[in-house]
Amino acid sequence: MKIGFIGLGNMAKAIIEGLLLKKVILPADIIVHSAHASNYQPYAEKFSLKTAETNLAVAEQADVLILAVKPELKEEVLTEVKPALIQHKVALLSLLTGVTLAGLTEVVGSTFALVRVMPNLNVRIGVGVTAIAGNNVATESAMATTQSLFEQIGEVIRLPEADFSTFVALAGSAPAFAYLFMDALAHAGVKYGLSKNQALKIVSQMVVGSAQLIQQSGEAPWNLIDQVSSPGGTTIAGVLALQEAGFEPAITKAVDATIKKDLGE
Ligand SMILES: NC(=O)C1=CN([C@@H]2O[C@H](COP(=O)(O)OP(=O)(O)OC[C@H]3O[C@@H](n4cnc5c(N)ncnc54)[C@H](O)[C@@H]3O)[C@@H](O)[C@H]2O)C=CC1
Ligand SMILES: O=C(O)[C@@H]1CCC=N1
Repeated sequence: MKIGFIGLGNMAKAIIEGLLLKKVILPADIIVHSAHASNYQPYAEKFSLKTAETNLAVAEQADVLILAVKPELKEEVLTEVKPALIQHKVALLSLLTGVTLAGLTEVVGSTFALVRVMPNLNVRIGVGVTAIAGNNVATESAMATTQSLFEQIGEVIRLPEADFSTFVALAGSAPAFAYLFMDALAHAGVKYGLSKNQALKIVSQMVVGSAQLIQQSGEAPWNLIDQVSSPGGTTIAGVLALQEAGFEPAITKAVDATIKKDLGE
């Protein structure tokens, strides 16, 4: 299967590197084109990917086309590749945040499979979480192809399109929130004399372990919080200080703002 990428920015690179890491696709079966040859050519050479001179040329050679440009380029880029999509019935996988299947259909019509795909950056090392939703023309085979591709680089959830904005907040954008939390914690460690590297190593392992404990035990976070909090101890002092500082309202505000942006409000 040949996979075409239109746009070779952070997310396309994360997907490519995840797929190559898992050795599920040959570099020669990945075809890329992006805005600046001076940027994408060296990257393609480094990973032995195929390049194409235009977006249309990518679409003409691909079995699956991944649209990985900024959402505002939707119209320009889709208009360019539309002839190949219609002629070759290439499945189009759109990563564009905030662009609905109806919005894609407005530009390219609905005679071939359109799948909305929302991955997160962690696909780069094979531990992402990706939501997918297809249009009426997306057959079970097109959905299964998309699902198995992204399952190589993490978990895949088939989600009603109406829930995509919430998914963006909880998974697409949220790695940034998690990194922010981790950086803040490590920074505080620096305040008390640890080196930043040492603090980040401690914090990241703590987060990995905490996430795995939730997943493997099936216990609710509050149960686990109670198990960490010794009566009159350090943890409850920290938990209450976080609550007083508005930790949960701050998280909710972040989710509200992300959803609002995704919905274009
Ligand atoms: N970065 C992330 O964590 C996630 C991003 N997304 C979505 O993925 C898409 C790409 O995001 P990023 O990779 O972060 O953006 P980016 O800005 O890093 O990459 C966009 C790429 O498109 C290229 N480009 C610009 N004009 C072009 C054109 N006319 N033809 C072909 N390529 C062109 C740019 O040179 C750049 O390499 C966006 O729609 C975003 O909403 C979705 C989930 C997560
Ligand atoms: O910031 C953004 O708009 C994209 C979508 C999800 C993650 N990055």
